[in-house]
Amino acid sequence: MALKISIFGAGNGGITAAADMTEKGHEVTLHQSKNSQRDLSSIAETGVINFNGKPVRIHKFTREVEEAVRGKDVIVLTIPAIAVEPIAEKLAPYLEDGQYVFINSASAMNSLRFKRVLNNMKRDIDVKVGETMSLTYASRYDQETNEATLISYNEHNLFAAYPSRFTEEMLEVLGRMYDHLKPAKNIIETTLNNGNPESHPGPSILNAGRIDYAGDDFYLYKEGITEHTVNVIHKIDAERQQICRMLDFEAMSKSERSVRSGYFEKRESLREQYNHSPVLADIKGPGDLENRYVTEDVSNGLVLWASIGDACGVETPVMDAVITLAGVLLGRDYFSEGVTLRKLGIEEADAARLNALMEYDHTK
Ligand SMILES: NC(=O)C1=CN([C@@H]2O[C@H](COP(=O)(O)OP(=O)(O)OC[C@H]3O[C@@H](n4cnc5c(N)ncnc54)[C@H](OP(=O)(O)O)[C@@H]3O)[C@@H](O)[C@H]2O)C=CC1
Ligand SMILES: O=C(CO)[C@H](O)[C@H](O)COP(=O)(O)O
Repeated sequence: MALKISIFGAGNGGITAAADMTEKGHEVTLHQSKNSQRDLSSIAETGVINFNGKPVRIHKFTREVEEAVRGKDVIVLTIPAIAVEPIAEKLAPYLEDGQYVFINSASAMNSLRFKRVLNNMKRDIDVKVGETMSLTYASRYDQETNEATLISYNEHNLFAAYPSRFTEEMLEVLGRMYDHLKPAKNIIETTLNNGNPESHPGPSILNAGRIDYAGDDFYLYKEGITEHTVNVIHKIDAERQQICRMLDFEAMSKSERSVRSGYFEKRESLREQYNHSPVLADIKGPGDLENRYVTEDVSNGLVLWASIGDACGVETPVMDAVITLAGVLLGRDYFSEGVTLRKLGIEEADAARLNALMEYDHTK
């Protein structure tokens, strides 16, 4: 059955999803914010997106929040984690009972954060909220050609609702949109399986000089991940896996996980898997250190992982080192400005308590 879907976050993922979901037979509204950085006049005028070489006409393009929210079955958020709270504030006045909010981006306990905003605003509505570990695609959008490129689906994408007892109900609905969503125990498990905090910040800061010099002519996956810089990913991966074990989650290596998601081939080493990834190797950037590969993936990635590690009694010296150095390079204090369990209202919880807290909505 076709769903009425709205997509917020008119970037690479959002525009790709708008075309992809239209192709799959759903009625899709794409929302672009009024302070968007992109020129989407072509989509606004014609409703057409060139999708992997073929024109696709979406149902509606709008810049009005109310129009995009009212009467929809599923609201998809393809936004960076840093934008969860401001987007939740914008949507809150218009959300309706029975709607599903599907946060399809880089997992950072986003669903709990979305619910906290609703509850702080006293919006007592029956919306179910959940998140993927990572965007359902590797994708890019080129505004010059109005071309959305779906490079690859993430073929094994963990999903959880907050609270976790609604995961199954949400998957029944979202299963009509995507074939590759798999249930996670809760949103802490999706958060610890977001691949970006281990792939991006370490190698980006270790290539800071090269990025400053080369600007737009830099490819992190194929030239920034080398025989030496990959060691930082290995160490962060080991710390992350230890946190997963303490929480009783599957503790799979970065290498195995990315083979399962279809982004890596089986190869001799993790370095070769990145350098020759059929999905990631040709993705350009970052062209500037002030990029989501550092800003989002440290403040909403590594800082949150390290704080979950603290709660579970796992030391995270390499995560901490990357957080420190990223802050030094960008003149920020990510330990104090990043997302932590304490900032989400969770204090003095050990691993068992953290899992228990994800079963019921404690933001009320
Ligand atoms: N693209 C990819 O291949 C992958 C992306 N991801 C994750 O998915 C998320 C979206 O990625 P992608 O679509 O590439 O990102 P883009 O930057 O291309 O698009 C994100 C959109 O989010 C909206 N937005 C709202 N607030 C902000 C803010 N404060 N800063 C920046 N954008 C904001 C904007 O929408 P508007 O224009 O309407 O204002 C923007 O266009 C990110 O969290 C990323 O880490 C994960 C794996 C792969
Ligand atoms: O962000 C990306 C590209 O910009 C990658 O697609 C992303 O890093 C891949 O996700 P994962 O590491 O979870 O497989």
